[in-house]
Parts: sequence; C-alpha cells; structure tokens
Amino acid sequence: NQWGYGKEDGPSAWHRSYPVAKGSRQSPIDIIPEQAFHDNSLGPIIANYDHCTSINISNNGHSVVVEFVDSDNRSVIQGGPLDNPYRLKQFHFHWGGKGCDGSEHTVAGYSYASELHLVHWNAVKYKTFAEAATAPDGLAVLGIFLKTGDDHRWLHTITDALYMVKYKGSVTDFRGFNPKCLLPSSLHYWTYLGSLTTPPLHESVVWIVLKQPIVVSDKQMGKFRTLLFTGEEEEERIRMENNFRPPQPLQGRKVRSSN
Ligand SMILES: Cc1c(Cl)c([N+](=O)[O-])nn1CC(=O)Nc1ccc(S(N)(=O)=O)cc1
Ligand SMILES: [Zn+2]
Repeated sequence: NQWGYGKEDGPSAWHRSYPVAKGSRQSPIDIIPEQAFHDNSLGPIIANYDHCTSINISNNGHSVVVEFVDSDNRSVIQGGPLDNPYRLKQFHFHWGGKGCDGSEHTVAGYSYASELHLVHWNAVKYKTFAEAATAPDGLAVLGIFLKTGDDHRWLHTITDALYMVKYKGSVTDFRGFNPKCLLPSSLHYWTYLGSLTTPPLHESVVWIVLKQPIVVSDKQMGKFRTLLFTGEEEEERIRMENNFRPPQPLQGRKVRSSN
C-alpha cells in the first residue's frame, strides 16, 4: 500500500485506495476555539506514564515512531472524555519543511511547526491494538503542538537518536524514555471524534488536542528533517518533511473544550 505525502501519492490521492478518506469523521480538523462547546462535565486528562517502557525508535517511511510495551496497563491515559483507561502504544510526529509549519490540526487556521501524537488503545474493551484500531471508541490520540523558540530540554533524547533511523525501515533500541517530559504544563484540551490521519484512516479515534504547545528550537526541528522517506537501498533520497494531512471537513461534528 504505497501512500505518501507527495504529489501523486499524497493526501488528495488517498481516497482511491482508502475511500473512508471522504468519511464523516475524518482527521485532522481546523479547531475554532470560539465555536467549541465548554463542557463542564469534561474532567481533567490524567496521563500515568511513570512506569512506561519504551522499546525502540524507528523510521516507518512516514514518520519517526517510538514504540512502547503495551502488554499491561503500565502507561495509560484516562479521564477527560474517556470512559476507561487507554494504553499507550506509540508516539510519533508530523512536521513541515524548513521554515514551514507542519502541524495536522490547526487552530482558527493557524498551523504550528509540528504536532506530536501519543497513540493509545482501549485495552478494557478490545483484546489487541488491531481490533481497537477499527472500533469507533478504540483509540485515543493525545495531540500536542510544537512551536519554535528555546531548546526543549528533553527532546534532545529523541533528536540525538534520529541519525540512527535516517532511512525508511530502520529501527534501533530506545529504552527508558518517559513521554511525560514532552507534556506542556497545562493539560487543557479540545476533544472530538475523528480518525487516524494517515491510511488506513480508520474512524476510531477520540482526539484530545492540548491547547498549550511545547517549545522546541529550530535546530531540534531541523534534526527531524534529516530523516528520509526513502530506504538505504533506494536510489532516490527524499527528505522526510511536510508529512502532515491538511484539515478535513467537520461534517457537523461538535468540538468540546475542557475548562
Ligand atoms: C492501523 C494499524 C494497526 Cl491495526 C496496527 N497494528 O499494529 O495492529 N498498526 N497500525 C498502524 C497505525 O497505528 N497507524 C496510525 C496511523 C495514524 C495515526 S495518527 N497520525 O496518530 O492519527 C496513528 C497510528
Ligand atoms: Zn499522527
């Protein structure tokens, strides 16, 4: 299933192999804060990542991904719009080209430099990630915006490892990383029902997008752009950048806002 972010295989072509691309709950979306519904029943998001166990970091030809042990509830997110704890499986990023923004969600038309996605699955209701990934309440993705400014103290742990996963298909050990250090100080959020933002675009995601971005330096962002979409054995070397899907039609969905 070769899909990508290029002219021929990019987001506008995905519907050919993945018709759900034109579905009724696609992601990302443009979030308009004034039109979000302040829902007082929405409690705080609780992220328990202290016992989480990262396994590896890899380049899957679309993004850089850090995978976690998800065989028990050692790292979960709960509260907010979620009826039960969702288990952390992986996190990855989307970003733009040099000097360009590359977040997936936008806020009143404003794009951020990058967007971090922490992908969780409903292990209470479903036996595997694969099963959850096709269920309407199967996944919960925590979206965190990145804006450029000062160096991020902890992002170095990730950016210093990127040279080891330059090529598509490369993977290397990456143990003991706790993603709690990537969370902003405020966990205020918007939430809505959506989908995976890349093929297979399953409409199985409860999106929780944090309002407060984290700050990373241009230099750190630049290291993401040393990654390649292409494999070591391939003739062509294509820089991994602009790996984001543009906002999709809201189709009458309500975006709720935490207090
Ligand atoms: C679809 C699937 C299954 Cl099923 C499995 N599996 O291991 O069983 N892995 N994948 C791949 C996957 O997770 N894709 C994914 C795509 C977009 C996003 S995003 N940007 O956060 O919306 C999160 C994840
Ligand atoms: Zn993503």
